Amino acid sequence: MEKLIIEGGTSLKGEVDINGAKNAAVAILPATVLASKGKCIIENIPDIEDIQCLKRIISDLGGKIQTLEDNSIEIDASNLTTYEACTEDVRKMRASYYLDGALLGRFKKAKVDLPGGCPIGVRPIDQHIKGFEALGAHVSIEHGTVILTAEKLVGTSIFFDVVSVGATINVMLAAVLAEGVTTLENVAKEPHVVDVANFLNSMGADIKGAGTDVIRIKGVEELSGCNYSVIPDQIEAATFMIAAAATKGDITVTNVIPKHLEPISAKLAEMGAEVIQGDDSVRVRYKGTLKGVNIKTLPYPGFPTDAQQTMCTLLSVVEGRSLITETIYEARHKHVDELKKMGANIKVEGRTAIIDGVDKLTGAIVKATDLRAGAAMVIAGLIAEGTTQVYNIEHIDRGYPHIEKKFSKLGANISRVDA
Ligand SMILES: CC(=O)N[C@H]1[C@@H](OP(=O)(O)OP(=O)(O)OC[C@H]2O[C@@H](n3ccc(=O)[nH]c3=O)[C@H](O)[C@@H]2O)O[C@H](CO)[C@@H](O)[C@@H]1O
Ligand SMILES: C=C(OP(=O)(O)O)C(=O)O
Repeated sequence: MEKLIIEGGTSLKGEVDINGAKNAAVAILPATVLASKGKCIIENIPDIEDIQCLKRIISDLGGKIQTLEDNSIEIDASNLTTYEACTEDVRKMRASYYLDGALLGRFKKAKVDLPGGCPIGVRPIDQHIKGFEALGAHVSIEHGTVILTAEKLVGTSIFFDVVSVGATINVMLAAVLAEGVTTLENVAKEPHVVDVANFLNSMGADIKGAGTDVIRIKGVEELSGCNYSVIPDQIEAATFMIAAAATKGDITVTNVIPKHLEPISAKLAEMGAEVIQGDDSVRVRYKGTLKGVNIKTLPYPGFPTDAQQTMCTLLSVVEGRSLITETIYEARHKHVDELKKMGANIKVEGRTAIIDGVDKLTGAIVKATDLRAGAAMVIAGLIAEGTTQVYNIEHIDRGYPHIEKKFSKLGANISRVDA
């Protein structure tokens, strides 16, 4: 077990290169199992624990994986030996559920253990199952394993009851090799949904409409390997943009798509930070007292739930009162208790955190209760007076590549040690 030790009080300055998007890459890797011929060469893969997990899972299925230079990998899934994924790795991470759709699409059968992921709410998969069943699969859950079988998959119309990133992508994965046309309505429009659709189209799929409310998928006979580069990580970029404002610093995030960052940029500007958009960069500069704002998390293009917790740390030290209403997950305010150990003045009522800005936070021993809560504690440590120790950083490693190295480069006093 490791922990992070942070000496707070430095204004962070400089440029930070943003990695490939976790939530796109963790869907694209499972999608490679749909390729019955050829190799997929995928660039801009983030060096995070969830990716290591997926590499092991795909190897266990019989896929051949080679790690290439410059964050690229090659996956040859043409000779998979099993459609069963029932290991600790599968149970540990969220995105392993994409193997349900991908293996069902490829083999018309799959056995995949239920996923893990951040403990931020109930996180059911009923909409995934509804989609698979509509395509003609029989689905049961036995002893913690999702069992899927189908004579054949046939395209149909599916209207999702809730807007779900996971269900949209998973049903898309199952439908690309189905007979006929599948129409998905009330779908998620996140940049990673579009990225996965683009990847599948590069493999030979026929998907139109990703990024809008309706996705239309014309089934094809087979998919093959391709070359692809994953989009930049919207949430990693948001974390550094928020850290710039929180540490009264000046950070430019590079290798980003500024359009994807607009919900974050708009809130930071509303608070009083300077936000300058470049072609593939965004600079955030502290230029004087920041004031409280209200945030409601919503599906894209609304404010992302994955950036809410880091924003909470920032709002804990700005002038006045802020409200953060979490509409996606019922239990995504666990970081608040940790922030309170550092002197924050926050009350949670139902799904809303009521934050009254304080003059300063003070260093304490805290834990990462989940991935983004961990990032929120790191930012808290960076602005606090004295030393902060962040425990349970395995959550952070699931989604941030070398978080301490990137912050160190910007001037932070942060190190990783054995706990
Ligand atoms: C690996 C990955 O990409 N994780 C992201 C993905 O999670 P994930 O795909 O799990 O999140 P969803 O978009 O599916 O969840 C959105 C909401 O729909 C509900 N729901 C979802 C599926 C379902 O079958 N039934 C149902 O009721 C969930 O409980 C939640 O309230 O999108 C979330 C919302 O942007 C992000 O916070 C996660 O970082
Ligand atoms: C909630 C997240 O991850 P996961 O869905 O993988 O648990 C996240 O990336 O913020």
